[in-house]
Amino acid sequence: MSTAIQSDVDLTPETLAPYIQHTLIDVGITRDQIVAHAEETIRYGFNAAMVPGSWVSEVAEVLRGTGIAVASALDFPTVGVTTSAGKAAEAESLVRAGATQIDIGVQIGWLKSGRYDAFRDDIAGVVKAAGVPIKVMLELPLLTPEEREAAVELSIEAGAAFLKNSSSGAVEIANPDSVAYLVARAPEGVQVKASGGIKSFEQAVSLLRAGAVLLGTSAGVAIVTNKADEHTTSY
Ligand SMILES: O=C[C@H](O)COP(=O)(O)O
Repeated sequence: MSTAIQSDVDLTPETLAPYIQHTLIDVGITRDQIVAHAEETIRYGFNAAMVPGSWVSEVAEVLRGTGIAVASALDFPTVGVTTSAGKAAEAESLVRAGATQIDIGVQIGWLKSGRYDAFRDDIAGVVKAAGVPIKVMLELPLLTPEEREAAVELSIEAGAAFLKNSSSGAVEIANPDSVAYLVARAPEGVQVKASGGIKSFEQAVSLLRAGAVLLGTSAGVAIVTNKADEHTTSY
């Protein structure tokens, strides 16, 4: 498990790598691209390779023995459309394929409809079926202040290991305020992952300083090599 960065630790582009979940989730990814992504994850010493479920087994094969996490996402990018049973079944299948962590979309519509028990049970079902750390993508900008509080509380009750501000830059550009909001509410054992449009070293550092322990980004290589202009967002 990652730990929060100490305020006196000097961060450089190179020392950021262990905090980065190196993400490649796109339409039409080929086997060559996915293998290259996994190899890049090893080469730069990233925390995880985050890939679509359909490529988890190939990535797990490349990462075997490295200690690097094999991460995937479900109910994403179309957050909130999958049934609870479907999510639990997919989680199980991802873990069988080699996933060691899963990011999940949450049922924002149910939350907004006051279906709090269903919102929590949807997450709890995945937690139980997967048996690996689950990160909930809370899409904070889409929630009212009351809904945010409820989403965080219910996610924690459901057993989420990580609270994540958003699923992508289309929803929120990761920022220290959102991270600090989640960190302030995360009890012992629950951590915060920042994601969404993380493209520069400075932005990455500000998120870690705010208390995030993981950064989800498709610009990992650009960040650790300080070549932000070479980045293209994956989704
Ligand atoms: O975990 C979420 C993604 O890594 C965000 O990727 P992005 O760099 O395209 O915003």
